[in-house]
Amino acid sequence: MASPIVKESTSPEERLLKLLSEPSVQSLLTTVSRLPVFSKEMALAFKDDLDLLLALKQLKYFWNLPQSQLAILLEVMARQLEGPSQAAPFQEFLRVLTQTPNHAKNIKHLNDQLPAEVKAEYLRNADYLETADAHAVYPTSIYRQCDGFTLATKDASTIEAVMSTTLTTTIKIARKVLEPSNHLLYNIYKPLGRCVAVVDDKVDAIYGKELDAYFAGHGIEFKKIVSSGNEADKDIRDVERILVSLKKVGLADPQSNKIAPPEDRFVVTPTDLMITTLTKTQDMAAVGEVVRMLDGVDGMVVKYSTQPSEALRNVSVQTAKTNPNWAEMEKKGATSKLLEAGRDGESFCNLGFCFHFPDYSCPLLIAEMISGQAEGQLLQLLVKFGRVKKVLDIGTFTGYSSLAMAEALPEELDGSAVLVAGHQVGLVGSSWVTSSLLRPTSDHYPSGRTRSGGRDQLAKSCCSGDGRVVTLERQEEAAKMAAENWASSPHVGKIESRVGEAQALLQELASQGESFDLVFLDVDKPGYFALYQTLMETGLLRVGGLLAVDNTISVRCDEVCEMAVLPLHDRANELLTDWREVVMRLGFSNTSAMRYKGEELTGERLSVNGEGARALNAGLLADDRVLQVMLPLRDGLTLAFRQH
Ligand SMILES: C[S@@+](CC[C@H](N)C(=O)[O-])C[C@H]1O[C@@H](n2cnc3c(N)ncnc32)[C@H](O)[C@@H]1O
Repeated sequence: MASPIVKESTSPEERLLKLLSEPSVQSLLTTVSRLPVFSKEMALAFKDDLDLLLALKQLKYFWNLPQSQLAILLEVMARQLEGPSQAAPFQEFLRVLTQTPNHAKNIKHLNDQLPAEVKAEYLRNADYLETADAHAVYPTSIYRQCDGFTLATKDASTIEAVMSTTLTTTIKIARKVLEPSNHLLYNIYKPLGRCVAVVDDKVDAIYGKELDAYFAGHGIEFKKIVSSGNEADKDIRDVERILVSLKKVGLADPQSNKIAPPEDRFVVTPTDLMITTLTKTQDMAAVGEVVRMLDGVDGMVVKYSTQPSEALRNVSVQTAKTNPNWAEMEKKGATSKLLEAGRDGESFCNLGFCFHFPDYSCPLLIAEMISGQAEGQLLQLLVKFGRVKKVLDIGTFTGYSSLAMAEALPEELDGSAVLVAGHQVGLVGSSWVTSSLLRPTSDHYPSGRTRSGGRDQLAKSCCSGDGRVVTLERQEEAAKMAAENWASSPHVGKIESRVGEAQALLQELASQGESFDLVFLDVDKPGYFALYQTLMETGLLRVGGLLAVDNTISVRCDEVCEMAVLPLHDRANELLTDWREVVMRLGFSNTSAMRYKGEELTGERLSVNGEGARALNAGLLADDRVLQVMLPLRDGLTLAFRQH
């Protein structure tokens, strides 16, 4: 099926795309990618055709193979399965393909040029493999597979692990390999673009010139490392010398080609600096350095943002105490940053320590969910700058964002305090007196604005102006804790808490004719897009109003790795803890795929959240009623202005 395509007179790039789109080729590639090619059974099944077996072993990794290598392997398949006449057109195809500038680039980079349904099928396969056989989509080397299995006690004090590595190799006994017409070495090194050879001084003396000529003749960059071939020199020092030479000739992990080399980068931002440090690194000290830089960025954002009020600081402290890991971590000193910040009278960067212990056994109070200082101050700034009066806070949790926004709302003490129906307090002429009188409040959790506050509550409510925050929370317990956290604030009277599912509460608010100047959306991400649609369709977000959405950066973990960590890929097992920390600290906590080499990092919830954030981002982009910008504050904060 494939040979008529390669014979066509179109450009080699077009022919390659057509080949990949040919159903029989696609089916062959996806099927082979799922085969256990290194197994004994597979070897025995193909024992009579070792060339075919070798081709299959490599084809398994087609997704990450250079384009010209795929062409070589298809030629082998055609020759072995259908005979030399069917294979012949592939040789000419390969010749012209290797003259194209991108022939050494991986197949997966052609993805976006494939027809939509073909692309979708390849992506489905890659997704499947990510779980079933991660090595097939993230190979360290196509000749090596690693596996591991770990069991741990609940407190992780004992870990039992079994690890294995499977190596495969091909040994060819051949004559005249350095004759220009012999394609044995060409087929291996042409797709890679270069060859580094370790030869001993005797071989170099006899074949050195021929070696140089062979690779030069085929336009393949060639570097030779000549070492002593004497028996006396064959010890660990010689190995070290060879390794140092390999480094000198620049034998980098091919994965590092995926990102611009450090010297080609225009380093401006702290993130640039961190990425260049990581890509240049050969040692773990640089990873530590990057972590310190990241800490520095967070710290600086906090230090140079207005400090939160005492009441907001208290919300952070109370929330942190709810974390089941708090005491444990305090013992281990893992919360030192938090404690120091508290001691120095500074506020908390965020409660990021949870990332080190992602055991979210407590379904409700996960301290990490709090929005934190910088975000709180940004919300305050938006409220003030936008002269906002009505705020909708979707996702109360322990009350940080509600209180932050309430603090920034106007205080218009131009009316006098009144006592209504024995236990409701308001200001004559203020909008909320009317609305709270008309609206039954018994379903709503008591706060300053609702009933059952008692005398202190009434006194506090007297101070409220005409700004108002309505905050929604599905968990009764969280709403209760929020109310306790607000109790000491003079702004408590501006907050009205409603308990229930956000979608239902939005419908309720809409039916009451409400609309808001500012909406802060910070609930479970899978529901983001539906809630956004309701806000827009019902007019709850008024024209001219602003929607702020938290946690909108949702990158896939492998993308993060490509950006920052892949050069360390080969040593991933040993580095796992460190690079996980780097990924987390880079701020991409909302990743949609938290698997790496088959290991699940932090669980399904984050994965689902990532998809939800992506759906919202796509929805916002497609909606010309809003003008939006995503800020890289922690794991993303999107501001969307409703223009019509
Ligand atoms: C990230 S926290 C909110 C943090 C809060 N804005 C702050 O500043 O600390 C999300 C909260 O939304 C609540 N929630 C999640 N999905 C919800 C839904 N569909 N309806 C109502 N509440 C929801 C959760 O129980 C949780 O308390």
